[in-house]
Amino acid sequence: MGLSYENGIESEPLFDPNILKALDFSKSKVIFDPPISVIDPGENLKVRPLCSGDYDRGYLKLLSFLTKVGDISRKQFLDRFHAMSSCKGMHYITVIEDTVSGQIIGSATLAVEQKFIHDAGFRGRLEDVVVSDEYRGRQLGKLLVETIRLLAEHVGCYKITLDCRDRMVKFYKQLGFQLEEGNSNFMTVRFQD
Ligand SMILES: CC(=O)SCCNC(=O)CCNC(=O)[C@H](O)C(C)(C)COP(=O)(O)OP(=O)(O)OC[C@H]1O[C@@H](n2cnc3c(N)ncnc32)[C@H](O)[C@@H]1OP(=O)(O)O
Repeated sequence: MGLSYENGIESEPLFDPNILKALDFSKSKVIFDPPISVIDPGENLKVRPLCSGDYDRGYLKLLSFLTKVGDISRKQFLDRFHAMSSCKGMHYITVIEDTVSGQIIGSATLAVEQKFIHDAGFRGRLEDVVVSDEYRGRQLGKLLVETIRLLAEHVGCYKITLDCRDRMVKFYKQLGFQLEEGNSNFMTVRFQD
């Protein structure tokens, strides 16, 4: 997984792109109509790992559709990127690039937590699912979530969980996530807004 350059922008992937290509969408119970997948997400679109050059491809602006991002410098971005990439198998930020504009228009994250329980297993968390305004309604949110679900299974997680606003429950239910009876509370202590 070496460093490469695209249009002069350094482009190191956060994780091995072959892992995404290996995902078996034939196992998926989610229906895509028309059919799309990681290999073929639609015209001029590409699903791939986050790359170090994505600072210059609007990745942080995309995240601002999700929540407050702050004024992140290139150095801060690269320091965090390299901290994540050095923890192999823990951070799978998967993005969709519009190959014509060169902008990142969708993203979702699989964060893997190492446990002692479940035979020293791995728990997956689905985080930061977002599609840029003008690309919504094209099944890309669905594709990102299903990609992360298959990825979590592929890397050996015993389960994948998420937390979301009440109004998003319907979206995730149709993608196979369940509210477990007696076990659907999400609790928080906020140290910062
Ligand atoms: C774990 C977390 O990250 S929670 C945070 C979720 N992200 C956000 O709230 C950020 C702002 N929102 C977004 O970025 C987008 O609206 C997303 C990611 C939620 C959806 O992206 P899209 O690409 O528009 O979704 P997509 O086209 O795949 O929609 C799939 C289906 O979900 C439905 N859907 C889309 N958004 C929503 C929603 N907010 N609530 C309920 N259903 C929804 C669509 O109608 C569609 O239904 P259909 O298959 O019956 O036609």
